[in-house]
Amino acid sequence: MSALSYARYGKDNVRLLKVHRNPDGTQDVTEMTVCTLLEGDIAASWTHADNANIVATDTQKQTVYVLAKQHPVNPPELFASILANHFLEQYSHIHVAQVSITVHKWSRMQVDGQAHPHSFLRDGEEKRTVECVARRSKGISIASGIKGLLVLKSTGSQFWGFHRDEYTRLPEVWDRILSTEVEAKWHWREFSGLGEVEKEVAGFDAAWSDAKKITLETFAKENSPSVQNTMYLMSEQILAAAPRVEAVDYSLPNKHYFEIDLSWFNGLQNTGKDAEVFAPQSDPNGLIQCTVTRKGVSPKL
Ligand SMILES: O=c1[nH]c(=O)c2[nH]c(=O)[nH]c2[nH]1
Repeated sequence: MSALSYARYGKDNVRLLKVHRNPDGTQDVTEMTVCTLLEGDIAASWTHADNANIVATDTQKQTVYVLAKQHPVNPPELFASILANHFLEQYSHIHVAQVSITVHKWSRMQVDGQAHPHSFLRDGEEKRTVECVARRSKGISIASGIKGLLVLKSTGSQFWGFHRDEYTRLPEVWDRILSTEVEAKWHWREFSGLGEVEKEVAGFDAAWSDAKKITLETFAKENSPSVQNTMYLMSEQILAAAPRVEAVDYSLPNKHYFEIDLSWFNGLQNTGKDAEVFAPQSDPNGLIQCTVTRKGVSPKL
């Protein structure tokens, strides 16, 4: 005998752009990609071909558009919570609604030295992310994040003192290139409901800019002994800056740039302190991850 032990379904990659027209004639835009996933009394669709309780994924997509028209889409934590809460209020047989949002960057253009009222450019691939889960009679869990933030420093990074044995070839280095694509998430203490999320609106934006600033400044300023230590310092500072955040995750690939020995060419010096031309490596790459939690707290998501 078999049994359906877990099921959820929804619409992924729902893309939308919202234009906000300000009273002074300027406009703002927000572009996002949304994923909705529902759980609840839905098993019969899988087990008995009975779709009566299935809120079609197309309906979920239309709901995203309608609610984006009726409500603010910023901050994305609030819009995700509005959507997740809607699915629980509208459908009594849905018990868990998960909404994930990726916000794509559109920065206002500077034209003739002035902020243009309605033109924007993509000046970076980093994304603002939200994972929101609303559970009936329980509350709303939110994790905010940043991903796709590509950074590199040409010095101010070391890696030495690591374990050595017969498998080790890597030399110790006191000066190297360090590059990574930052993925970080910060988990908020659970919200009792939409009302409590609404009260945190300013906190979501503040945490986003603080987390980005902390990440960039720590990366640039620290003479890094390892990716491990650098990400820990970043996490500690985010916890200090955002009192409602309970845990911070980082996932950092170590995007290696290898020295190239050119001594075969008339003794040309290009290693150690003479290294100037490097070979960027696409793979394999290190992958360093951590979760740093406020003392006495275990993360929910
Ligand atoms: O910062 C680093 N951490 C490691 O664990 C590691 N391993 C490695 O080969 N290079 C590096 N760099």
